[in-house]
Amino acid sequence: MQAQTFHTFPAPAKLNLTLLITGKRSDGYHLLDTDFRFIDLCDSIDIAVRDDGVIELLNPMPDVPADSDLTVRAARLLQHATGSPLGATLRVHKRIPMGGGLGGGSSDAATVLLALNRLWGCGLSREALMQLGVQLGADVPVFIFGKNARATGIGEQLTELALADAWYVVCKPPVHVATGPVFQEFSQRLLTGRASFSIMRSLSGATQKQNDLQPVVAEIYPAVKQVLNRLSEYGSPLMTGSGACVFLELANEDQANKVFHSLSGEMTVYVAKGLKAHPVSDGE
Ligand SMILES: C[C@@](CO)(OP(=O)(O)O)[C@H](O)COP(=O)(O)OP(=O)(O)OC[C@H]1O[C@@H](n2ccc(N)nc2=O)[C@H](O)[C@@H]1O
Ligand SMILES: Nc1ncnc2c1ncn2[C@@H]1O[C@H](COP(=O)(O)OP(=O)(O)O)[C@@H](O)[C@H]1O
Repeated sequence: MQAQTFHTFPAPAKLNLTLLITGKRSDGYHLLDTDFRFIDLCDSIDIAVRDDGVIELLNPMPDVPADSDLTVRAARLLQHATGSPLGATLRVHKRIPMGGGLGGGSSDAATVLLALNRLWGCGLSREALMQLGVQLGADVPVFIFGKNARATGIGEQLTELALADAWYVVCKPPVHVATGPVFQEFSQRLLTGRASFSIMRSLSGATQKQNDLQPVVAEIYPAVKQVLNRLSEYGSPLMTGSGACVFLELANEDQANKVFHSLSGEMTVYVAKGLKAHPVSDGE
């Protein structure tokens, strides 16, 4: 086989700067009102086009079979939707911790959709790619949208959000949180009055940040509560998405580095800059 030419594309993590749950759809998905911010903690994906139509992942992760990997699923979905006869060889360099509420898998999928749309010459619009992406996960559309955004619906109704420069310390408690069961537990709590929809807060446009999934996760996973407590020594931390990661926003890089250094001996911690936009543009 001919030597393959690889192109490398970044896939940034996201933070949910605030996350309100405002209702539930008939299919069980919860309606959200959430602010997404991209950060410069990134996976990267090497992609080479091949002409035999095969989608191959060179380095599957130990606990995710290649066929289940969101990069492979994204490539196959685009192939199916466009009828492209081309294939791709993929290599994923993971840096974003998995199951952390940082959207790494969704971001990898979005980057593959954006990159292959270009490399295969499919010519799908950003909107069409977003509609494909949501089939892979509720978080995929925002990464294709490409701008920091306020999201409603299940994350697919997006409005651009202008955000000031900021730095983040992101801590990863030593637990893996599965998104589905956390939403299920939130729903259970609605029945017993231990949780409620944040409709009024959403409608009023209140600026105070909160994550409606945080009380659920902090109770089920004491390690998350411990990290929240530790970070609150430096400011007002919040969990991102369905957890487990917890972050603190700092006004400048020096402050972020100071907090990072004081925590780095105790736990897995990252320092990241907030991005103005997604680092992959689709050429539009
Ligand atoms: C909570 C959020 C916030 O950004 O982020 P993460 O913590 O996963 O990163 C997202 O809405 C997650 O999106 P994503 O991780 O793509 O979730 P999906 O794979 O679509 O959904 C996994 C499961 O979570 C539940 N789910 C997910 C999203 C949603 N709005 N309502 C839900 O009830 C459903 O049971 C679904 O089967
Ligand atoms: N390329 C990928 N990167 C990360 N996770 C993946 C990938 N493909 C499939 N997954 C699966 O998706 C799950 C959620 O991953 P991820 O998006 O990183 O976390 P979260 O939804 O908490 O933000 C993982 O636990 C893993 O089983």
